[in-house]
Amino acid sequence: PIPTGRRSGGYPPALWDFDTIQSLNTEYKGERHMRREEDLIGQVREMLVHEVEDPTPQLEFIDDLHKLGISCHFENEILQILKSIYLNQNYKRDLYSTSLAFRLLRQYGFILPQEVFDCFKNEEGTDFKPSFGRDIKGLLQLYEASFLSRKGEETLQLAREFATKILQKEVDEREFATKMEFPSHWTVQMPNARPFIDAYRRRPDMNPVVLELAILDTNIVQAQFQEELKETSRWWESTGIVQELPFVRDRIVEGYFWTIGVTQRREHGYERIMTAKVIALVTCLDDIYDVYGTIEELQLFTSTIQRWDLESMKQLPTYMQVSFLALHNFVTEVAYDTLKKKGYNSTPYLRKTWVDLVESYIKEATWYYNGYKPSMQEYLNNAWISVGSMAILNHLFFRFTNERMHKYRDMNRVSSNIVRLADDMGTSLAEVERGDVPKAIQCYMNETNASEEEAREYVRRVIQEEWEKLNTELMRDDDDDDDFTLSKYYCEVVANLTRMAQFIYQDGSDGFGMKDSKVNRLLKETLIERYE
Ligand SMILES: CC1(C)[C@@H]2CC[C@@]1(C)NC2
Ligand SMILES: [Mg+2]
Ligand SMILES: [Mg+2]
Ligand SMILES: [Mg+2]
Repeated sequence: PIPTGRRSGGYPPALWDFDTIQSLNTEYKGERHMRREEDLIGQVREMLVHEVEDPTPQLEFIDDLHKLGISCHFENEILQILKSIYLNQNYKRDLYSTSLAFRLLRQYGFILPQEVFDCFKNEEGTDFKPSFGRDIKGLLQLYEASFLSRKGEETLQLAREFATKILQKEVDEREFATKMEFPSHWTVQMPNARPFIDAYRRRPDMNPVVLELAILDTNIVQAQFQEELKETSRWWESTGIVQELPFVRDRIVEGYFWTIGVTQRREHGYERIMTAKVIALVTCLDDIYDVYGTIEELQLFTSTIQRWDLESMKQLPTYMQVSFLALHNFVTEVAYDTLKKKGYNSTPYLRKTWVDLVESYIKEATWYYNGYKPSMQEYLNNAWISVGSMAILNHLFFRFTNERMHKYRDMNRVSSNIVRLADDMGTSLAEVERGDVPKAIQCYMNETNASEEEAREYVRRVIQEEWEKLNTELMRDDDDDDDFTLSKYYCEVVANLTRMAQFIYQDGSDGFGMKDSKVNRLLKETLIERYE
């Protein structure tokens, strides 16, 4: 189908206009709140480090602090506790405690071997003993622990199958809970904190000091996020993109929301604002290539960006001049800040990131223009770039590490595969309906004659396999390569970007779409509304 004339993405206007964003306010900036928070942190720290012979309650406490969104205040204490459990191997040997210890230790970088589960298997080692099928509490933790598997860890594969089979039967028979819980290893921390606080406050074992700290902290951190969102919104307004390119998605709040899951450490405000700008520019370019540009204009635009020179701009229509100049200014600004902070010039790498992105866009636009239907693999070989996650990761890379980039090549690609697949699971029906290159689900259906549900099932399986590759990369520690160190902050960001994509596109919601989805409700709770 050759697009004739201009199309529009049919995107609804922004939910929050500039003045609404700038008027956001909260009382939680006051000094007295900070003092109260420090006092509560001190009390909770006492509880946490209190020596106990059985570490299981400590592990459960650490898990709660993480899900409440306040573990960042106790990072050193948590690492000390987990290190001591790792060295002393003094966790209890029941299925529940072993699974809980296994998951938390691996999540914090203490790689417990999968053999710790051998004592729960039958003599031949071919499966878990059926008797453990009655220990639902232990099975739930075993299910969670199985998502920390690396490539080739068969026992963990067995654990996932064993636990899933029995738990699924429980769900079907007893109709309790909804579908299988989303594994906590795939769950992003910050955007999920408030729902967890809601659940925690109703628990019989709820600790009132911990609850007060969690509520105060979520309100205090919201005040910080609001200031960062206002700065991002002033930048977005100053680019004039919304005026000059009315067909582009005006979603600066949603774009900023992504960043509180990706770069969640309180001190990384600059990185959140920078990432929100990357997301806004990626989305703007995506709409130019997907919706508005004619193929001739897109070819001109692509070559201007490849040359990255302001001279060749005059050949472009105005809307493309505006977006190129906004992009050029942004890259210059970030490169300048990084030069000042880290002492080296990242410009060539950042430029290449944007060139790679638009080259992946022009490829999709050409496929669409020619009505070409790529195979799943051919599509994905291009679409891990066109989803835009590499634009985010490459800008953050220079903020968090001095390492050589090639060490992260594999984890970057695996993370981007998952971001792309999650994005397509959420948005491709609307995109294909509006007119766009066939996405992962459609490619698989074209290639195999599968139904849409079978294609979705296949994509879910690929995401699971990709996570195993991601775990393998994140837990790598090449002993023979002495200068092999991975940047902890950068690895966190790669894992959290992956989790945030699965969060935004969960239940097939279309992320940026303005449906009153669970995601938009959580966005309002986390960024806009005070927590009572
Ligand atoms: C990279 C992004 C976060 C940006 C918004 C959604 C996403 C996945 N595609 C563009
Ligand atoms: Mg698009
Ligand atoms: Mg696109
Ligand atoms: Mg999409």
